[in-house]
Amino acid sequence: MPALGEHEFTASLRALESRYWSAHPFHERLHRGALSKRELRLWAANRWYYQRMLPQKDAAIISNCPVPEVRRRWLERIAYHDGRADGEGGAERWLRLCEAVGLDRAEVLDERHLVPGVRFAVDAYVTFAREQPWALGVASGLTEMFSGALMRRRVVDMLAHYPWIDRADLAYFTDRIDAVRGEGAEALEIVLRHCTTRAEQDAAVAALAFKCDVLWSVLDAVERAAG
Ligand SMILES: O=C(O)c1cc(C(=O)O)c2c(n1)C(=O)C(=O)c1cc(C(=O)O)[nH]c1-2
Repeated sequence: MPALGEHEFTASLRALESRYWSAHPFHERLHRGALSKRELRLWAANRWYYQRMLPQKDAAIISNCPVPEVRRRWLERIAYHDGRADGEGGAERWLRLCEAVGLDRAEVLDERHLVPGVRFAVDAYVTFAREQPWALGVASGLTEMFSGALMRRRVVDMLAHYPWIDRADLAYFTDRIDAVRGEGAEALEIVLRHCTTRAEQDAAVAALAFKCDVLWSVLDAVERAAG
């Protein structure tokens, strides 16, 4: 099979947006203001596990990658989530959101609310990054191409529907919206440059489909625990 042109390859990646978790019924309820406080707490506490594993996922990609330029760029992601010091960074901003929905830090950090399906799905994502070629690890993160619009909508909808949450509590999302715009484009550029044969391109599309399934499964598990 001949390799796809850049335009076609990008279109096959973007076509996976239909499988993105923006359409999941639990997210639809979150955005409609239909979640109870208990459900919001369950969502925030479980998503914590995703947030806290992202740096390990990114470190796995770096450890598999022989290209200095890619490693240098990818390192920024770890620093973004971990921050430069205690009390800073994306993980910290997620904890702030957890507190705003009524969780205390201890119960988030000890993961007592974490449900097995979320752990399985997130661990599968990290394992994928550890075991697959590094460029496929990068491709699996391309859900970020779809997340900017969703996060913008999330800020508006959460402020409208959950009056006890204020804008500062949503710093995780407001800060992330700008970062994701840059990172989504950067990751796409890396994938286009390094997945050049048809087999590599097909594997990249499959990696992104896998990631959509990871995220979907996370919300399935949260929804089931909430129900
Ligand atoms: O709020 C969201 O809907 C959403 C989605 C995603 C995503 O699509 O994976 C990420 C994020 N947020 C996010 O904040 C984030 O840092 C992030 C990193 C990654 C990744 O796979 O490396 N995805 C996402």
